Amino acid sequence: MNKLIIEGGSKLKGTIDISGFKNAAVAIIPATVLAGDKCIIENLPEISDVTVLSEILTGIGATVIQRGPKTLEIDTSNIKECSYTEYEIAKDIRASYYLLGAGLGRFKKATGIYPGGCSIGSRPIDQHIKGFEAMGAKVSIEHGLVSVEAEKLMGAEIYLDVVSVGATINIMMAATMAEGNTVIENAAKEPHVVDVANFLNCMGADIRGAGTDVIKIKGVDKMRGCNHMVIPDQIEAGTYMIAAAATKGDVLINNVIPKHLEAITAKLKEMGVEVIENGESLRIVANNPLRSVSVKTLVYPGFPTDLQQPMTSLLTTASGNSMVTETIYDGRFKYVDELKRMGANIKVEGRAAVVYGVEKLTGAKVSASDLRAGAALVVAGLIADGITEIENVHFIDRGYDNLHEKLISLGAKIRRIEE
Ligand SMILES: CC(=O)N[C@H]1[C@@H](OP(=O)(O)OP(=O)(O)OC[C@H]2O[C@@H](n3ccc(=O)[nH]c3=O)[C@H](O)[C@@H]2O)O[C@H](CO)[C@@H](O)[C@@H]1O
Ligand SMILES: C=C(OP(=O)(O)O)C(=O)O
Repeated sequence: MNKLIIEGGSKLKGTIDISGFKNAAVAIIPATVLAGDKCIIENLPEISDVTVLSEILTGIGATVIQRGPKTLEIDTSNIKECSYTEYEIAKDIRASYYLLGAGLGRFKKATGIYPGGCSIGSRPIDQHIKGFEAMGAKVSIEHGLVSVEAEKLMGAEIYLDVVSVGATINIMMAATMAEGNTVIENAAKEPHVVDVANFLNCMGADIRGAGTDVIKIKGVDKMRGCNHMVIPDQIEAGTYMIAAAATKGDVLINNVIPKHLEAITAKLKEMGVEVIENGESLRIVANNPLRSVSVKTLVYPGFPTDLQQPMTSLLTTASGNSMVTETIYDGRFKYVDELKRMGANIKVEGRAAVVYGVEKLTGAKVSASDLRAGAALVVAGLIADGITEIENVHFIDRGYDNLHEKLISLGAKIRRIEE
């Protein structure tokens, strides 16, 4: 099992570049199936989710060639059917479900394993199914596989009962090549929904309204290959902003879209941290004592649930009591017990956690239960007295591009042990 060993106490200082957005990349790679042609995807993060999706695409007949550390050429012209049934390959990621929407769009059928992903509460796919069925598809779930098939895929008006990023993108993908018009109401507005829509449009789709809560898609007969550059990772950037603030550091974070980070910027400022915007960079300067704040996760443009866990680590040593409310997932506080091992004082009641600020955290052996839990433990380890040993680093590898190397470049004392 791989581990991260952190000796806490160093202030992060220096400059880092943010990688491409995991949650956009993991939708764009499956979306290439719709092209039936060659696509070049640039600025992909070097993370295991991207590797797994490349393997799945290769497994169904695509040619995937690494054209650089962050660039893939994906040719999907030879795929005959979109069917991936290897549990061991796909079980740990969530975004494999996008092959259902993409496969349905191009072949009018697809089969895949029931999606996995971070264990952060119940994660049904009923809204994806509702959308596919509204377009005329039959959906079945048997033996751990989800199958979708439509004799004729028709545009439809679909109102999402919950704002779901995955359902919005999946329906958008299927609808690109459905007959007629599709309208998704109460659609997710997250930045990666917009990036995926831009990519689909670049492949020949006709999508309007991405980034608002009503998305309109006119079905087209054919799509084609194109080049696309993935947008910067909002959550990776937010994690480094939090880590910089937690260590009382001074870090220039390059290659960000500041607009996507407004919720986190606002909270850090409320805590007494300086956030200086300059074009596509944010400088985080934390000289003042940190103040407690209330944080409530919400759909975009609210505070992202994927930063709730690292943010809670930051609050552990802020003065006073903070309240963290998780409105998106019903089980995203598992990591709190690990923070308690390090001396944090947190009380969880249902969907809310009260964080009573303590003077310091102390290093301990801890284990990541999911991707952002891992990030939370890294932030805690960076500020703790002594050594923190984090197990289950494979979760962190799902979504952070070379995390320990980026942190080392900022002066953190962190090493990775491969066992
Ligand atoms: C690969 C990817 O992009 N993952 C992100 C995506 O996950 P994902 O797309 O799975 O998350 P959703 O936006 O779909 O989920 C939001 C909420 O809707 C509920 N829901 C969702 C679908 C459905 O059919 N029925 C239903 O009830 C979920 O249980 C959850 O409570 O958005 C989440 C919310 O921003 C992020 O935490 C994940 O990092
Ligand atoms: C929950 C996350 O990812 P996934 O949906 O891929 O499990 C995440 O990125 O925080």
